[in-house]
Amino acid sequence: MTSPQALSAGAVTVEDDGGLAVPLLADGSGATKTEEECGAEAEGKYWVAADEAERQAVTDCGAEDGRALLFRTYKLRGAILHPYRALILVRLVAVLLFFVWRIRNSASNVMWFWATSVAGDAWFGFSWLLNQLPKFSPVKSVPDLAALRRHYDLLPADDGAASKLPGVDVFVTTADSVDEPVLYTMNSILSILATDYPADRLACYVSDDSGALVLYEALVEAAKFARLWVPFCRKHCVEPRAPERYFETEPQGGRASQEFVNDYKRVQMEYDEFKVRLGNLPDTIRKRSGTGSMRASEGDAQGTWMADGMQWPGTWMDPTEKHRKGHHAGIVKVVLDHHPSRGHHGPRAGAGAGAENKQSADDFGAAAGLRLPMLVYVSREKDPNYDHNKKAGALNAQLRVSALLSNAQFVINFDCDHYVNNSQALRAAVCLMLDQREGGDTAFVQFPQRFDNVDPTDRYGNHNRVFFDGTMLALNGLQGPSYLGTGCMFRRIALYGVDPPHCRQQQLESVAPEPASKYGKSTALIHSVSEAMGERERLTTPPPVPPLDVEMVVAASYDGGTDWGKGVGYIYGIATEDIVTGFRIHGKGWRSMYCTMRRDAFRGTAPINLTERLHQIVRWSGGSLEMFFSRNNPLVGGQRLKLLQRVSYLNMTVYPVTSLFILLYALCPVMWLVPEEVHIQRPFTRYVVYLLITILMIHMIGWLEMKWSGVAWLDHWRNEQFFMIGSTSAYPIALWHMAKKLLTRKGIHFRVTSKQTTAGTDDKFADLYEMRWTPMLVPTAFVLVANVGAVGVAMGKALVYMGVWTVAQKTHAALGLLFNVWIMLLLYPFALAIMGRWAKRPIILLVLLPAVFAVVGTIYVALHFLLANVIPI
Ligand SMILES: O=c1ccn([C@@H]2O[C@H](COP(=O)(O)OP(=O)(O)O[C@H]3O[C@H](CO)[C@@H](O)[C@H](O)[C@H]3O)[C@@H](O)[C@H]2O)c(=O)[nH]1
Ligand SMILES: [Mn+2]
Repeated sequence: MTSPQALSAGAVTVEDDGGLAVPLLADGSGATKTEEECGAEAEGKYWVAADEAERQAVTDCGAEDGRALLFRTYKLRGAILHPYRALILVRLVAVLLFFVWRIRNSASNVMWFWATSVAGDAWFGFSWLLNQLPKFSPVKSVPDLAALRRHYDLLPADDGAASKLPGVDVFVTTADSVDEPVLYTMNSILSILATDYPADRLACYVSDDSGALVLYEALVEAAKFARLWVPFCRKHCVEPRAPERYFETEPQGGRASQEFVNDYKRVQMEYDEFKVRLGNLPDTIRKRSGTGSMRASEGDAQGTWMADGMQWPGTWMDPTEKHRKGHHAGIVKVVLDHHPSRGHHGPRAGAGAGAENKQSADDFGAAAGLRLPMLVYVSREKDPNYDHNKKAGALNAQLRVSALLSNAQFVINFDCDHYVNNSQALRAAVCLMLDQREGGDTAFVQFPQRFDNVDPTDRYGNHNRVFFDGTMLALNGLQGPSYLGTGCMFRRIALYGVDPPHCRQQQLESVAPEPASKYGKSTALIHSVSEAMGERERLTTPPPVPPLDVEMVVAASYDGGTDWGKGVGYIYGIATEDIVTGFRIHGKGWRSMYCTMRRDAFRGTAPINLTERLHQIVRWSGGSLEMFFSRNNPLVGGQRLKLLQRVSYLNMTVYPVTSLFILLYALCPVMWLVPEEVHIQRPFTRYVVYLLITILMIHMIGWLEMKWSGVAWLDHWRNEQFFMIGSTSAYPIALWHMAKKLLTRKGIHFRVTSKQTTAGTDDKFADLYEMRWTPMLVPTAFVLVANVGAVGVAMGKALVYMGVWTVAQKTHAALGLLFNVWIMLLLYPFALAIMGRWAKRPIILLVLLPAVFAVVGTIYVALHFLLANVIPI
């Protein structure tokens, strides 16, 4: 990844009109390129600039009034767009004709089967349309970082105060300090602290739903290490700024300057020590708490103590009433503050003990006067009597605390396992938000999710490229991508439930103060909301925040009787807060933007273990169905949704239904066991040929999509495979949960995705070979066994009847077999999963499968003759 050659080159800065030091982005090849040059790259073979006229207009009227054009727009070239659209229409006609033909030729031996399959075909056609139509006019938006720099950075960016950039509050959520390793979370935080954004405009809020002291103390350690790490990153323009990833690649000699090599070694050493300290934290805390003098009182559970001798208000290592996960006080602690003059006192809103945000003797010369962004630890109060609303509840608590402490115009949230991979990413999002065209109406900017830990062939389709690079890019040409849970920058007021500028009746500032029933009873919060509505820069140091308000807004009871989670903030009552939150905002008439960068903006980890991955899919698809059966149903909700955007939301909420029909089809091979020939539809050969044509057309359209989205064949294929696996396991389970919920009103459980099941092993992909059986895997296994068995039976049958069968019968058998093989290919990743470690040599299957076919075939033949002898026909 990053080599010193790249780094030394990266350390070179260029002068642009403002005489600014512009960090260049280094890539693996050692060549450097500014992100803005990528605009030209975006153009290429399939894309063409779509905003020439707008640009010309701006130049003509010399509009350099601060309302700049901060991104470029690209649309698909006619040469690909027209065939693409034509093919979609042709397929639509073909599907309709096929359907009409099936109805007219309602000849089958099993009529219920025929009727179900016609219903299935109708559903396939309909859901294909829902998926396809919103892709009619994809648009790419490429941020113009140089323009942002020209308009917003007046003086050298290092001295943050001189910049006009808007404030950004960053939220990181974590829920478990074991399942979500503290080291990953700290890496995420370090990458945020080191991002290229003025320190006094940036604040990072870490929400810890486990209320663990380990996490707080880890933050204090991270803040100390940041005093070295941040200036190092800035001085040498390193990427990525998450140290674990950065140090993964050993530096090689070459052109690297001696200075760089020295700095590198020093920082690496300090990082190793930082990691050791992190690792020791649980022990340190346990020892500290174990000393007799610090016992809460005789006979009581052993309390957990902070370094400053105070008792930790969160969960204890030795959990007890009011000090356990799910039941503890709310905690807000400022670890780093960029307003040192402001006091944070009070019982739980105290300044962090360990780190101070001031210039340290450790600074690199180049970064004298270093300022770090604000860093705040938040653990909302947990009380078993209140629903804490999972991740959405945590995000809303962060939204409120940040409103009181920094109240930035924009907020961006990350899962604790995602880090900033491109230090320019926040600026890129800001470009899209501040642009004079639709900037003001843009509620959020979503980045694609990218993952580090996925196995090279992406066995379980974790990269989801078809979705991230195709579907989302296409939505960018409508009202915008949906909110995907992480790596998404919001305009704060859009989360507060207000209308976008073009739909507002009156100026926001002239609106009467909101009643407490909307934002809750904290007056400081309500005040901050009206301040935010102005979207003007706050130039003075904010006044000290009343500690009582801070405590109030993280209370478990705060949401009760307010609009939080309903029309304000992230939406509650659903397993997937993301889609529905985005839906509500789009429904108000806001738009969103999709931002892909040449160097991935953010990266994270994905579950590469099949069981874990399927649990995730159950949550997503279950959440989708929940949305369908709620008042946020895309057919009725969201007044200002554009038509195709609505279609796309409808698709996102009903797609799991498809699995019922897929499951039915996938079980068809059992028909080989039936003595007579069963035909879903007659004439069978014609039916299969028509079917093949419609399937082939899907892939032709897919091929054109791959062209414009840059998705590879393997990604496309993995997408197909995983849809099949999901359709025989996770999706039917989600449907089942939904049916249960409709009857019992109990929602789908948010099971935090485990990020380390096989930590500590040398094999980076060890998790891939771990597999825990769950009931949901049974149908998939059954389908696989049925298909393998069916091929064996088919072979046996062929042997027995070869001489008797007519040509038509032989054709039918061959076509049936083709279908079996297709299903087996689609289930191949599942077969590897159940092989466990044996899957390291998939070649085994080449021996195993034919052997099974032969055995089953032989058994069939043997049985046939045996039975024929016993019951002579
Ligand atoms: O009560 C909870 C539960 C979860 N989380 C956090 O939510 C995030 C996502 O949870 P995870 O288990 O990692 O879910 P994934 O399946 O990996 O997440 C995907 O799916 C989620 C929706 O289901 C989205 O919110 C995520 O952004 C998206 O990455 C993590 O940071 C958790 O710490 C909390 O803070 N509190
Ligand atoms: Mn995750």
